[in-house]
Amino acid sequence: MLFSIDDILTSEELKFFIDHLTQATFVDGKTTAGWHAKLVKNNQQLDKKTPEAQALREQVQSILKKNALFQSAVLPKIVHSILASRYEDGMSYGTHTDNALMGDQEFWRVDVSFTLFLSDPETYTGGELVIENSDEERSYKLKAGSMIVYPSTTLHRVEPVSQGVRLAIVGWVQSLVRDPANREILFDLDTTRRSIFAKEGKTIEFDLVSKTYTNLLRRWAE
Ligand SMILES: O=C(O)CCC(=O)C(=O)O
Ligand SMILES: [Fe+2]
Repeated sequence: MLFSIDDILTSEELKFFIDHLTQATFVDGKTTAGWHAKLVKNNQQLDKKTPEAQALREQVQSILKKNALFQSAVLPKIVHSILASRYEDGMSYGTHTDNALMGDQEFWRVDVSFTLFLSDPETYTGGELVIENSDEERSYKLKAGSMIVYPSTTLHRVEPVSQGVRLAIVGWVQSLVRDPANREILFDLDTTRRSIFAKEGKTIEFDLVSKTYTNLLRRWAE
């Protein structure tokens, strides 16, 4: 499932990230790419070993934990490998697929990818995230503070930035439910039971949908 979350950051959080990253030291992005993605990755990243990068990872994790849509649709087991990235004039990330597993000591499966756009889209040219499907490709350039969440199974790229700076935070998720089709069934059931609850309270219909949701999650969670 591909979806966006508008304004996942408050304006204070957005300002904090931008202020923080404007002063930070970035390194060559190739250091965290797989052997084939390295060939097409031309960007910069916050050095992931610094205390600033650790603080940023924790902050993003806590923002995602509080977001009901993200929790319901992605069912995260762990949000991992969070990185801040920077593209200046001429930088891009060519077509690639994200690694299936990521991590340094421990490996996490890569089911879902996300980009949290930090720069105002009016301030840079290019820099669209383009996601390919079998019959079409779609391009995304969201407003600052909004996030796109997409399956890690796709081929995708970041178009060259030709003016200005594109700051973003990217990350990956190992979901409790590996199969995207099962995840979508759970998301629909969760949405349905919440809607019943909002309209009618804890009715028998709510209880039955909840029972099915819970039993399927029990069956599929790993
Ligand atoms: O910056 C983005 O929108 C996506 C970057 C990306 O594809 C990656 O880091 O693997
Ligand atoms: Fe990617």
